[in-house]
Amino acid sequence: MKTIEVVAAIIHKDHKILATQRGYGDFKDGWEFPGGKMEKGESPEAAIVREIREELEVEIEPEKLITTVEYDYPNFHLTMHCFLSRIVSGEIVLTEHEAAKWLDKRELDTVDWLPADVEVVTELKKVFGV
Ligand SMILES: Nc1nc2c([nH]c(=O)n2[C@H]2C[C@H](O)[C@@H](COP(=O)(O)OP(=O)(O)OP(=O)(O)O)O2)c(=O)[nH]1
Repeated sequence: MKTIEVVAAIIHKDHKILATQRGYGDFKDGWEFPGGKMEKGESPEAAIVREIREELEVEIEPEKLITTVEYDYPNFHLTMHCFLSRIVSGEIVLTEHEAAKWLDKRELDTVDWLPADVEVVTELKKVFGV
C-alpha cells in the first residue's frame, strides 16, 4: 500500500486549538489540523511552515512534535507528524478550507474529525490534562 507523509499544525492561541474543515476531495467536510504533504527533500518543520502559509496565510513557528500518527486508510497508509505551533504573524485567511473553529480543550470532541485525527485528539487531551 502506498504511504503518504503529511505534516499537520496544532495551532494554539489563548488556550484554544484551531480546527479546520476540508473544502474539497474525498474527505470533504471532515475536520482536521491544517497541513499537507511533505515535498521531496523538505524537513517536516519547513513543510508545515510552507503549508500553513499556503492554506491560512499566516507565519507559524512549530514548537514541539506532539505525535506522529500511523493510520491505515482503505487505499493508503498515512504517516502524519503533528506539530504544536504558534502564529508568529498575520491574520488567518482560509484559502482552501470551508470553515475554521477555535476549540477550547473541553470542546475537542465537538467536531467530526477525520479518522486519523481521533488519535491526535486523544494525545492532545493527555497533554492538556482533559
Ligand atoms: N492536512 C491534514 N491531512 C490529514 C489530516 N488527517 C488526515 O487523515 N489527513 C489526510 C487527508 C489527505 O489524504 C492527506 C493530506 O494531504 P493533503 O492535505 O495534501 O491532501 P489533499 O487530498 O488535499 O491532496 P492534494 O489534492 O492537494 O494532492 O492526509 C489532518 O489532520 N490534516
